[in-house]
Amino acid sequence: MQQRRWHEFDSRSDLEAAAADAILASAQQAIAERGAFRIVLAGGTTPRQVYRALCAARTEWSAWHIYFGDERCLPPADAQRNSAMASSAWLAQVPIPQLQVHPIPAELGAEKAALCYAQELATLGAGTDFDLVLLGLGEDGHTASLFPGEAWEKATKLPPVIAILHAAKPPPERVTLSPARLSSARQVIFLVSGPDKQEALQDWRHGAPVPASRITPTGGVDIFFHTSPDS
Ligand SMILES: O=C1O[C@H](COP(=O)(O)O)[C@@H](O)[C@H](O)[C@H]1O
Repeated sequence: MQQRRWHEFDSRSDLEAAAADAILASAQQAIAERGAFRIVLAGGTTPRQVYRALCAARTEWSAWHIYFGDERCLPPADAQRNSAMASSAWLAQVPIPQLQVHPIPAELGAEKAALCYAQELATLGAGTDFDLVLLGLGEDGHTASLFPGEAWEKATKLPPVIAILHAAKPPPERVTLSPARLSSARQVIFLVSGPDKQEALQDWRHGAPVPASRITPTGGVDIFFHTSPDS
C-alpha cells in the first residue's frame, strides 16, 4: 500500500522553488550522514526549471551521484533525451565529476541499454537505496516510462531495469527503472504541474491503480503538485 503526502502549491514557480529546496535539503542530509548523495532524476518538461535553479546552489557537488529513472531511445545529444535536458539545464554547469553522472545508454536500443544499466546499478551493491528519487506524472498516469496497459503491469517478476518497446508516448522505445528499483529509496518526490495532469492526479488520489501508485518506498511518497491553470 502506497503512503502518500500531498503538497499543493499556488503556482508552478512556488512548486519549483520548493522542489529545489527539498532536493538540497536531502543532499545536505545524505552528505552529512553518508558522505554521498545518490539522486535519480525525472525527465520530461516539469523538472527543467527546478534543475536550472540548482545551478546556483551552494553544495558539495563532488559528493553528488546522478542516475536517471528513465530514458528515451534516441541519440545521446537529442534534445528529447532526459539526460540531454538535465545536462543543458543543470549538469553541464556544475562541477559534478563526470564519472558520477550515470546516463542510461539508451542509444544502444532498449534491450541492450536495460541490461547495461542494470549492471551499472548493481555496482551500487545489493539493496543499496537511492537517497532521493524524483518522478513525474504523465497525463495518463505514467511515471518514468511505466505506461498503463503495458506488459510490465501484469508481470510477476520484473528486472530492475526494463526495456519498453511500445510506449504510448513517443518515442516508443524507452528504458525505465522498475517500480521496485524506484521504490528502493529513502525519499521519493513526484513533481506534477499543469492542468493536463489534473485528471490523472485525481484518479491516483482516489485510489485508481495508475502506474504512479506502484511506487511504494518504505517512507512513503511526497507529491508536489500545482494543477490549476496559472493566471
Ligand atoms: O515521458 C516522460 O514523461 C514523464 C512526464 O513528463 P512531463 O513532460 O509531463 O513532465 C517524465 O516524468 C518521464 O521522465 C518522461 O520520460
